[in-house]
Amino acid sequence: MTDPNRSVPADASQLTETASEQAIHHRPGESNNPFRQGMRRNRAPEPATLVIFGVTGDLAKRKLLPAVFGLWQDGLLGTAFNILGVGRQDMTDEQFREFALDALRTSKETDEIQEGSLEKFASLLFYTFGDFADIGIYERIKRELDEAESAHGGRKNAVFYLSTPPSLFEPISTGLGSAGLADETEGWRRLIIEKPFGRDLQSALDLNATIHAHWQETQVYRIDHYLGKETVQNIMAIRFGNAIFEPIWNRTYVDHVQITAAEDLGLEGRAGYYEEAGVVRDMLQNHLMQLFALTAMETPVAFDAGAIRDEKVKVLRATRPITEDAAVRGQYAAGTVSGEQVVGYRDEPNVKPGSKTPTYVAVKLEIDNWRWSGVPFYLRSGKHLPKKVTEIAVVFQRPPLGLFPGGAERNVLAFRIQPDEGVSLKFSSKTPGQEDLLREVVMDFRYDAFGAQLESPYSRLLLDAMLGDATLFPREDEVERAWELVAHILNMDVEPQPYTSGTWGPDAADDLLGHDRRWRRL
Ligand SMILES: NC(=O)C1=CN([C@@H]2O[C@H](COP(=O)(O)OP(=O)(O)OC[C@H]3O[C@@H](n4cnc5c(N)ncnc54)[C@H](OP(=O)(O)O)[C@@H]3O)[C@@H](O)[C@H]2O)C=CC1
Ligand SMILES: O=C1O[C@H](COP(=O)(O)O)[C@@H](O)[C@H](O)[C@H]1O
Repeated sequence: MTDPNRSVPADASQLTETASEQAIHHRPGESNNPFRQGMRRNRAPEPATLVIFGVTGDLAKRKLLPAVFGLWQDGLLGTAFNILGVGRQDMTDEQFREFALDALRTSKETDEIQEGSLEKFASLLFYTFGDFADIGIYERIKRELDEAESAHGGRKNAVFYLSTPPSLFEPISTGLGSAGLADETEGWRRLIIEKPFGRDLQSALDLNATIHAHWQETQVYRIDHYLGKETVQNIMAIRFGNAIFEPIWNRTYVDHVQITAAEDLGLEGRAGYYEEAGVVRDMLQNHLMQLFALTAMETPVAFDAGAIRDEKVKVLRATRPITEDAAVRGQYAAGTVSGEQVVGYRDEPNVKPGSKTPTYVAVKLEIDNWRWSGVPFYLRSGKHLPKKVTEIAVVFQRPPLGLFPGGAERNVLAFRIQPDEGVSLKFSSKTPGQEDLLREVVMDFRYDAFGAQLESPYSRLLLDAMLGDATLFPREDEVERAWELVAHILNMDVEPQPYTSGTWGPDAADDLLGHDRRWRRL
């Protein structure tokens, strides 16, 4: 609750002073991390308050607080900034600060902590709590923004991050709107919404309609953390920043495309959520569809949010909804992953006996446009597969004639999204010696060549939202179209095919590719 005695920095100069005392010697808005500095040289957000709903939750503790801390420690959050945590647990500001510092000390995502910076960061943290369905909590948030106003140069800019169960997205966005907190007269107001955005097309349409009762689409930032991954952004950079790829990025040269998001992990204690979601809602409708759209879209007329999102939605519209015979759904059985015995999905705690929730999906997408007609895109994702790897592979056609012994293999351009981020090109080369034998070789670019640690996706996306850049956030029509594409396979009342944990999924997924194509061995 608001504590009238607590110390909110009085004005922007006081905050700047606080920042200058930091052990890190740079001005706010300038990074001491050369890689990030290069990316952000001219970008610093205006003074603002970041309001995190659900701040005591898993996502906030493991990812969001470390992401904000990293941005702040790098001096990327401008001259005046504070965080208001919102939850249902009764805590004072002091207790919340302890909670947040503990989260930062324990999360694997926290950047190296510089001396004294945790204590300085703590002074920017405040907390309020209550029932999210009660108008009282929004009135308290308003008062918090009023209190921060003088420190924020007379502005009441705010980003509201909904890191709560999806059932609370509607009440919170409506509560904020009804309290006048979507009104931008006294400062900009933005709403970041976590995934999943709806559970099918109708619920996404309903959620969009509820949100738009108070919020303009330009104020809404639907987060898909895959779009914040450095290597995902590199798909556009490579496609549109080089002359050599675009001419061959079409049905004349490409045989097919494979997009894989494999995880070795299982449920990680999220059975309650996963039982309702399954892999189609958890990964396919959002992360994989976004990777697909970025790979298949046409060249945007500009590098901005409107133009890029227009192209993404165009290609999603040109894509045929997935039919049941173009999809394979699986569920992991007991097995061994990374040397450890694991139980089958149905034996996981809190999973319903006989559950039909799929933990693996593979689909074939077909696009009815001039660029891609006849070129299948195969997408797959699953839990308890042999390893964690996300990759987009553009597989080119075989050479028309096999002149050399050793075969006529397909060239592959592969974007390694994670881990070992990079891009590789596979092609055939003559082996040394008298015989003109061909062998496949790989030209490999690795991101670590830049000599910098990659930024967390949440850092990137949070900063973009604070800067008002929606390029990396899916627009309402994209999300709705993605739900349309998966509609047939969302609620199939059929048994998913069992696969042994630690293998690459059900055998039927191989059949999806036909006799002349194979899933890549990763
Ligand atoms: N965790 C993850 O790795 C990922 C999460 N997400 C999404 O992020 C969002 C948050 O997920 P996560 O942090 O895991 O969820 P948690 O369940 O761990 O936390 C949710 C937060 O919401 C609060 N909360 C829950 N129910 C209520 C209620 N009825 N009234 C008020 N507050 C409530 C919780 O409070 P309390 O602490 O008191 O229970 C907690 O602060 C979800 O939409 C999820 O789908 C997306 C990608 C990954
Ligand atoms: O959104 C989600 O993503 C994670 C995988 O994300 P990554 O960045 O680790 O690849 C997945 O484990 C989780 O089930 C899903 O909700």
